[in-house]
Amino acid sequence: MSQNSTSEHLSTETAVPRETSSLPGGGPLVASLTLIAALHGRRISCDALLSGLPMENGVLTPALFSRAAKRAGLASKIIKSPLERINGLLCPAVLILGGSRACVVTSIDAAAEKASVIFPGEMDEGTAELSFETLRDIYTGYVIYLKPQFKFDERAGADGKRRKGHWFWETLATEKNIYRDVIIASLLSNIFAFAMPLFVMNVYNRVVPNNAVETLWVMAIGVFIMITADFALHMARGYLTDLAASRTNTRLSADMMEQVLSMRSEARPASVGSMVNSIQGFDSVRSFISSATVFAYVDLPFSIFFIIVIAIIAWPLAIPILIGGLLVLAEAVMVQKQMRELSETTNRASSLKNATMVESLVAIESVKTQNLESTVQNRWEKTVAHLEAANVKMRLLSSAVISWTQWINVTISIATMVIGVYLIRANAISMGSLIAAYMLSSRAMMPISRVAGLLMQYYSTSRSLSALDDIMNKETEHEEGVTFLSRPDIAGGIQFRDVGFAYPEQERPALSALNFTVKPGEHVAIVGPIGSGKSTLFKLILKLFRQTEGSILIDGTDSRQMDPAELRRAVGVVPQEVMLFYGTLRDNLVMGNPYITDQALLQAIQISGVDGIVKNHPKGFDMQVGERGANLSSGQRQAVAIARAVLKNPSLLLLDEPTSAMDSGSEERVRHNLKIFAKDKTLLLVTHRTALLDLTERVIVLDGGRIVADGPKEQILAALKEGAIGRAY
Ligand SMILES: Nc1ncnc2c1ncn2[C@@H]1O[C@H](COP(=O)(O)OP(=O)(O)OP(=O)(O)O)[C@@H](O)[C@H]1O
Repeated sequence: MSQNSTSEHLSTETAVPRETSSLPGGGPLVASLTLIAALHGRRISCDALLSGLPMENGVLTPALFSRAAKRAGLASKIIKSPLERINGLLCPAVLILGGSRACVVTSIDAAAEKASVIFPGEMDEGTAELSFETLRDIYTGYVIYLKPQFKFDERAGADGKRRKGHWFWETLATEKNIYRDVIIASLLSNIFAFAMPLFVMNVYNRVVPNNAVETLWVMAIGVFIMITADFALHMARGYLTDLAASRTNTRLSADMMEQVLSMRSEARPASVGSMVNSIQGFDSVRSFISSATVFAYVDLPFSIFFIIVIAIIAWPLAIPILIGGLLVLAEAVMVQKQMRELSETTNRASSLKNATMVESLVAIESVKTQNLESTVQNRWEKTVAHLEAANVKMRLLSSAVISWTQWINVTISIATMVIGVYLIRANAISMGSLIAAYMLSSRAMMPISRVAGLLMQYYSTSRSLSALDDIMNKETEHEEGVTFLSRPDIAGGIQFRDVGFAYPEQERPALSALNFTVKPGEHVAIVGPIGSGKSTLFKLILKLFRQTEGSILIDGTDSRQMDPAELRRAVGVVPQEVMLFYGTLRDNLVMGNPYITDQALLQAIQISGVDGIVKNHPKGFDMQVGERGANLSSGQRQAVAIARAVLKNPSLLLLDEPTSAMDSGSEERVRHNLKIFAKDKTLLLVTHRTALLDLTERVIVLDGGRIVADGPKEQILAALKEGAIGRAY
């Protein structure tokens, strides 16, 4: 990276104005929601309500309102209602107003045609009495009612917690009305299924012997109406189940992504590839709720009913289908143990396959430069071969059950016919009854065969569901029942009290007994050898991991009481490894903060040196940075990260080797600009570069996760030079 000249150094006056940090966040709907949550005694920050929601231009839309409300422990419903019909007992409620505004109605007097309203964030938030006439001009006709959800406390024990319901079944249950309609449709459809056999039986038994043409026509018209109704029912239930499945799928996919994004770092599975595999397993769970599956279960009880009807016609005719049905189910049950083992194997192998693919693609350059192609290829081929061997066995087993079922079906037909002919010879049944029984037996076998087929998928589906269960039950950063203190603005004071931390499943602590205080406005360098815990210290401040011992105070508040999203919004971070996202340079700079002004953007790129990239590229801000910022050099990526941190104009800056990949000219320029920018801010800087130490007045030396020195810069540097401090440096 080569950005030239110190002539572009910033003067103190050009630092980003402070106002950029108080940009509007979330819009009026979230302001109304925070207010109502507070009125219900549930204080929650905007960040906690919004973090991770797919907002449009950073604004909470009515469609997302219920998801945000749920985080505040409130159930909500949007209803179209004229002002006169708003239920005063359900206030406070939110009125959606024109021009993307909203207000909270605290009480309403329909008789006097008046309402008490608050416009959060717009005025001084006092209550205003407005007449319906005034409100009508701005009211869109939609009101959002909110109701606090019941909260179990610790005294309810684990049982109380469990009552929250299973993420999958509970979401499915929200479509219970559709499934009720599907069951009713199936019920009718199965009743209509009698029409055809009855018709055929009567034609053979009554119409043909008596030449009753009129009866034939009456029955034919009746049956025609019934099969037409059956056709309509089939279409309706197919459409309804698909609708329910697709709605559930959309909701569950959103929940899953939310869970993945808010999962605590400690709980994250070690392999991204295997986690992706578990998430992909949702497809097989999805098919569980699709039409075919639902119909099989709904229709199964009717098989028994059909068999009873066959037995009523002539009990010997029910024997083949009884035996056949049991044999089909028995075979499906018998192979279950094998299916379970095979689905375990395929699951593990496909996790490994995914993990290998993801890891190799992410590190493709290292794979090539270190000549690891054959090692990776070998691992890949072995995994694929193992997976395919298990897949072949699974497919063989499935097709064996399917062929067995078909064979049984044909055998049942033959047996029914043979027994039927003997019964006709013995004058026990008529020809019509035999045909009716034959038709009913094929209909009865249909759901049994389908259930047998589904049993073959049972273990892979339940395996996928339990893998997803693992993900959905992982601890998240916003745990239910935990209310954070809202501290949207922080001054940057940091205190570590006896802090210790070990990464999950690591015996050696990465940090031990850390005690230090950084005053607001102080500039401190954290130095130490590789692996001494410098980056880990930042991760703890940012709540990416939770310390295992001691406490961390930010501006005197225990960070455990602070909302992670709110805290991170207030901190400007440049990580050691900068990750950018596919999109333009501008997208990457303003991502997460759509209200950035052009002036702030220009100042940030000047401070960080991104202006050099913009000037030197024909597309300027619109250049594509590629996935993970692959189109930029490491130094350029660092410059973008510095610009992002500067754009936040935070009171606390955490810079982890921010210029390690830059040339000395670019580093010098960034150092100079940061010195001005960070003047009144708290700065914690991890660096191995002596030049950057100029930004700080104090140095903390870490070694083996412990503080081995802490004091004024000159003093510590002199001691380090003399080798008077531990093993560090
Ligand atoms: N995600 C992780 N899981 C397990 N151990 C980790 C993880 N990240 C770091 N460690 C371990 O924690 C210790 C401290 O690591 P850290 O990254 O904080 O060191 P550092 O001082 O920033 O090193 P460097 O100067 O190389 O950046 C190291 O021993 C490292 O092996």
